[in-house]
Amino acid sequence: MKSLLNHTFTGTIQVPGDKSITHRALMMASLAEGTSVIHSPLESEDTFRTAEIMGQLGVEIKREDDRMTVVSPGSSNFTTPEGVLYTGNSGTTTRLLMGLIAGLGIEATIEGDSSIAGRPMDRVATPLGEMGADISLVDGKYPPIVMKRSSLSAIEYEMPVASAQVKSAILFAALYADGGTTVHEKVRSRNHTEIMLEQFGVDIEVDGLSISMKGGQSLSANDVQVPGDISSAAFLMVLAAITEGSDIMIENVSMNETRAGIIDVFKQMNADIEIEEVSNEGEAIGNIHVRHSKDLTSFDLSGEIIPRLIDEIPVLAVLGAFGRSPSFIKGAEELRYKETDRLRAVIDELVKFGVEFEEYEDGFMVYPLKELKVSGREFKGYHDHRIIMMLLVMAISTGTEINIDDTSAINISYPEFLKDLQKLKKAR
Ligand SMILES: O=C(O)C1=C[C@@H](OP(=O)(O)O)[C@@H](O)[C@H](O)C1
Ligand SMILES: C=C(OP(=O)(O)O)C(=O)O
Repeated sequence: MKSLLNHTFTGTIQVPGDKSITHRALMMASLAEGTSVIHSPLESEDTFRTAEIMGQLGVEIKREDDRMTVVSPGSSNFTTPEGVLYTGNSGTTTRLLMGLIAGLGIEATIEGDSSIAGRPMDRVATPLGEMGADISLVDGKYPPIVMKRSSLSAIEYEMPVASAQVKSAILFAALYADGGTTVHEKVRSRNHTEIMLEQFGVDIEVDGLSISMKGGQSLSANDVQVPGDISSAAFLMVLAAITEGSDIMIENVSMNETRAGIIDVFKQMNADIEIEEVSNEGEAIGNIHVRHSKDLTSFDLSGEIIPRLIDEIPVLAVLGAFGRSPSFIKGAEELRYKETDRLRAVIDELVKFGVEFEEYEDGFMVYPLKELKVSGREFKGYHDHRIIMMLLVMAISTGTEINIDDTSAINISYPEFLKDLQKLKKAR
């Protein structure tokens, strides 16, 4: 990390494949009988957990070059898995898998690491239970998740929280339920599942905030091209926007409007950003050009934009600290239920650089950093990839040498992060 300090960042780069899309591609390709190829998938701890579990169900997954080839016997030929289905640190794997296992009517126990053990799963178990799934949770809320064989009937479900993981779990279960299921969202969450189900040949109807699908449909094998992950690009975008002399182009990034809230924030902040459209079919793709900006203003975020940038909020706190006036985030209480309580972690760690915050139950106000005041060198990463990369962006842009207790969690979503920064760094 030390070698990255006091540099500027310029050049063209591609970030790794989108994590949400890769999980879904692995699951849908597994459900479809035959061979599907996933091009440019994310190869990281979280997506490997999904791939391994699909293997335990009887699917063959080969990794070669920049693709994964999935050969499936079809979901009706899946085997009851031996042993626990271990989801590691991945909330997406855990929650989507609950829907899939419920739909398949297989018996299984799902368990993850200590972070997953503290994340609420009742938000998925409740709608699946209404469909007829037999799921037991610790204290009615937490993993290990014990699922017994059951058959499902369709439901009409009003989503109490904006969560693509809950929505997707219901849609996976709905594929195998008797009758037509409808999910109503209050606020739109990422829609990769809806887009990809259609690509795999499922008849799914989206009408405003309501999604409907008939049960008893099967998926047809299909190839998937995974775009770059905007949540990973976010770290490079913020670093470039706040580091003197920087000028970077990030190619082929997902521009799905349900994910691209950060672009709106950069515009609100008066950052120097341009988007070049690459494709607008299915999952939209674009190139992102960001230059250092001397005159960042502030942002004020709440309501429907929050799910469109939920995972970028830690690094947006850094951007906010470089603005001219205070920035606000409200309506983001979901951050308290991620890999760690991200609102607490962001504030507890960034105050060590002298950043001032006002904390709310559902967000924060971040003040412009007047003076860098580093109190100690010891920082905590909470084994949370987004917190660790946020800290690295802050440290690198301010030229501060810090020690983070454990940085291995970077491998969860962006294993090449430090290597990519090395590629972009130039002497000042
Ligand atoms: O569906 C997905 O792939 C994801 C949905 C979001 O979680 P929620 O569904 O809990 O909002 C997001 O934070 C997570 O990183 C990935
Ligand atoms: C919250 C995240 O992922 P997950 O819920 O899959 O653990 C994330 O990637 O920031």
